[in-house]
Amino acid sequence: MELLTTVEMGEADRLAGARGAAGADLMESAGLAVADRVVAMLQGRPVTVVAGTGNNGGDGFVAARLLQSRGHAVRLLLVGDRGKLKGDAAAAAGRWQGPVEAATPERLGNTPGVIVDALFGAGLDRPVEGLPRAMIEAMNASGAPVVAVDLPSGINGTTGTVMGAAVEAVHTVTFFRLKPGHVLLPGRLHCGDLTVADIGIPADVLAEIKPRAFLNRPALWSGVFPVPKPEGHKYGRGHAVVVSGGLSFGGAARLAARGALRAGAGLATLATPREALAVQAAANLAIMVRPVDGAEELRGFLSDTRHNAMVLGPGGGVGAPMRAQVLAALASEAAVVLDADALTSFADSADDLFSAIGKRAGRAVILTPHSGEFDRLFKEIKKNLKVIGKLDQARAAARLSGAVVLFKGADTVVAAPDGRTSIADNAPPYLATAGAGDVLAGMIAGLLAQHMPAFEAASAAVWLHGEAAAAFGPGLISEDLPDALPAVYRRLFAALGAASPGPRKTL
Ligand SMILES: NC(=O)C1=CN([C@@H]2O[C@H](COP(=O)(O)OP(=O)(O)OC[C@H]3O[C@@H](n4cnc5c(N)ncnc54)[C@H](OP(=O)(O)O)[C@@H]3O)[C@@H](O)[C@H]2O)[C@@H](O)CC1
Ligand SMILES: [K+]
Repeated sequence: MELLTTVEMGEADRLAGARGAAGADLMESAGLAVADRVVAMLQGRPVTVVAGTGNNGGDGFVAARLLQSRGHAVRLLLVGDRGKLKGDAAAAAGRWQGPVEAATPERLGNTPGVIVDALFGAGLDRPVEGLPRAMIEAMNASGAPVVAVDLPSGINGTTGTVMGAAVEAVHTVTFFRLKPGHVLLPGRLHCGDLTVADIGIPADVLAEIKPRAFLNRPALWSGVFPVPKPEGHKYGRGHAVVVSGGLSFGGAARLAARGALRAGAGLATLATPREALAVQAAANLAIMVRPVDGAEELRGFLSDTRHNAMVLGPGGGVGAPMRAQVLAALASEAAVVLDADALTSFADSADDLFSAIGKRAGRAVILTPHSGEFDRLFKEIKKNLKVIGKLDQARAAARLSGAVVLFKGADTVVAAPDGRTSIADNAPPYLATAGAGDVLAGMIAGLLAQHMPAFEAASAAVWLHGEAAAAFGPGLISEDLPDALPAVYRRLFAALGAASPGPRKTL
């Protein structure tokens, strides 16, 4: 599903107008969707609408009128001067029959019933202060359930950031499509449940807008997902290589290799320093183990182009030897996933990494930083205050590095250098556990080994990782993730209409 920035949503509005949809009708539909949602939770309670002077407030006036016309008790508190209302919002206010009270925290009171937050939506463009901020805080302090119109007021629809203070809604009704701010943190946490209402904007406006951000769902990448074929064989499913750390650092690589194999790579090999060879050989069954010490041996190992995807970084150590291994990997034909220490090793020489990536001409590279690693590797982006929010940061990082950047978190963003981005919202909290990132890196390599394109492979792995964690449930440790994957695959393949090709039943 496309995610529209507030600018793109404005464009959708304009294009809908050009196709004959009147702004007043869109506002009426928006207010109706809000009223319907509020009615479903009223249980005889009154409604207090807190409206601003923009079109978000206009939606609030429509909802107030429709709720009153259905016999519910409705108060309307306006934040700002009524004379500031214009256009469709002024017309909507004109059709509201009840009194318009000047909003104060005291007037909101302690028993406002259900609150409709129609203060700010897509037009919020600066931090809230003064009366609007006091009203946001009063709504939150009231203890009443809040239904937010379009966005919880104070949340930036494009970045998901809190601009000073923000409403904590139990439900948010948005229009046409979700916005990134509904999915990114902390915005998502302020939204409560989400309804996306059809208000009459024709879907074909999207062909002109060409959105670049998407909710990370199978529809985004299922068209290129490697569903195993009955006639396939393990060599056709690729060979993932994970470079192991030394004797007491090999666990991370084992997790990654198991992730690669469970994700569907035909073969997985741990390229391990000799000092850890015996340990790794003893600790693995399906995963092969080969001795590889240092950058030169890695270069030689990867000259066998059947080794077509690899992971470097987990447990690998920070410093010059790791940098040399990364450069050897990037000089190979294999698709490369750089994680953890492979990223931190370039904290002071990021340009060397980016120029090596630039020389790969079309061969996949995926960088998988968490926020600390991101800050170390992309210092320039963090310093540039114009780049606000995780979505734009990931995009800028992808453009700068030439790699697909997977910026981890509970709202993992995957960005391609061409600007496409996915945002995930399916990671359960217990996924924050040691080694989970190693498994993810391996899963990406497992999909790359099966020739999935980089942006889609990274996005798919993030979604699968979240689903596997959710399927396992509380108490999850990273070892559980690869083994929770088959159940997720069964569901995914069934949904894709590619039921697992088991033996044919003959009666
Ligand atoms: N697009 C569509 O298709 C449809 C859109 N619809 C609805 O329109 C909404 C967008 O409406 P919008 O553009 O009028 O902006 P909105 O969010 O009401 O706020 C802007 C007002 O707030 C002010 N202001 C801003 N920041 C401030 C601050 N920090 N502190 C104080 N004031 C601040 C700013 O005034 P300023 O002071 O800058 O003059 C301006 O007056 C959208 O969210 C949806 O609900 C629907 O009707 C259906 C169709
Ligand atoms: K709002």
